[in-house]
Amino acid sequence: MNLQMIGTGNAFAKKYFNNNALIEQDGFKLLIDFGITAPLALYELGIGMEELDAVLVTHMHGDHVGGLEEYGFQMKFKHGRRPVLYLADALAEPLWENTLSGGMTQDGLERLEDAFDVRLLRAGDVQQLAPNLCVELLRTRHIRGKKSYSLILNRDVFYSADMVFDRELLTTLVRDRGVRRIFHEVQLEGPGAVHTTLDELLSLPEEIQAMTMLMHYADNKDRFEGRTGRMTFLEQGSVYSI
Ligand SMILES: O=c1ccn([C@@H]2O[C@@H]3COP(=O)(O)O[C@H]3[C@H]2O)c(=O)[nH]1
Ligand SMILES: [Zn+2]
Ligand SMILES: [Zn+2]
Repeated sequence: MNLQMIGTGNAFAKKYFNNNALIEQDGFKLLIDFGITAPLALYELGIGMEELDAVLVTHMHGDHVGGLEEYGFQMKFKHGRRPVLYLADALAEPLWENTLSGGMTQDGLERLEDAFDVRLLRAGDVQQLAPNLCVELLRTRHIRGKKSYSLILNRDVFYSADMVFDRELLTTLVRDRGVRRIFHEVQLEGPGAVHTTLDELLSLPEEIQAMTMLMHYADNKDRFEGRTGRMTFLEQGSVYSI
C-alpha cells in the first residue's frame, strides 16, 4: 500500500495544502478527505479527479470536505458519473443539509445520492473497499458535539484524521490490535483544545513514536525539524510505501 499526502497542512496553513491522503493499493486509488484545496493539490500532482476510485470523508470541516462540490460537479458534468463516497452513516445527512445542498441543489440534484454513489460506513465495522484494502472507522474526539472519525487501514495502519490526544487508544491499537504504522495529526504549539499537541505525542513510549509520522501541521513546521523525538514529518507530495 502506498500513501501520498496531497496536502499536509492544518486548516489555516498557506504553505501546505489541506491534509488529505491518497492511498493506492493494487491500482485502487482512495482519497481520504477532499478539502478546499484538494482540486488544486491533485491538479499540481498531475492526478485527474476522475482517476480516483473513491473518496472517504472523516468529518465535516472545510479542510476535509470543502472541495466536494467541485468534485461532484466535475464528475457529473465533465465525466458523466457519480463518484463513490464513503462516509460514516451519521455524517451523510449533515454533509448534504448543512454543507453541500446550498451550492449543489438544482433540478435532479436534490440529495447527496444524486451527486455521489454514497457508501455508508458504521463505526466499528470493517469495510472491504477493494480486494486488498479494508477500512475500519473509529469514532474519535475532536470538536464537542461534532462527529469525527479516525481510520484503521488493513488492520495495521492508523490514520488519525483530526482528533484530540488519546493515549489509551494509541496504546491499545499498538499493544492489542497489532497496529504498526500511525499517521497522526499534530498541533505544534499551544494547548490541545481540539487537536493533539506535539508535547502530548512526545510523551508516548518510544516504540509508539518510532512508528508515528506527523501531518496536519502549521506553516512553521520546519522550525520543529529534529525536535519530534522518534517521530518524523510526512512531507507533502512524497509517496510512502506502508
Ligand atoms: O473549537 C474550535 C473549532 C475550530 N477551531 C479551529 O478551526 C479549525 C477547523 O479545522 P481543523 O479541525 O483542521 O482545525 C480547527 C481549529 O484550527 C478551533 O481552534 N477551535
Ligand atoms: Zn483539519
Ligand atoms: Zn477538523
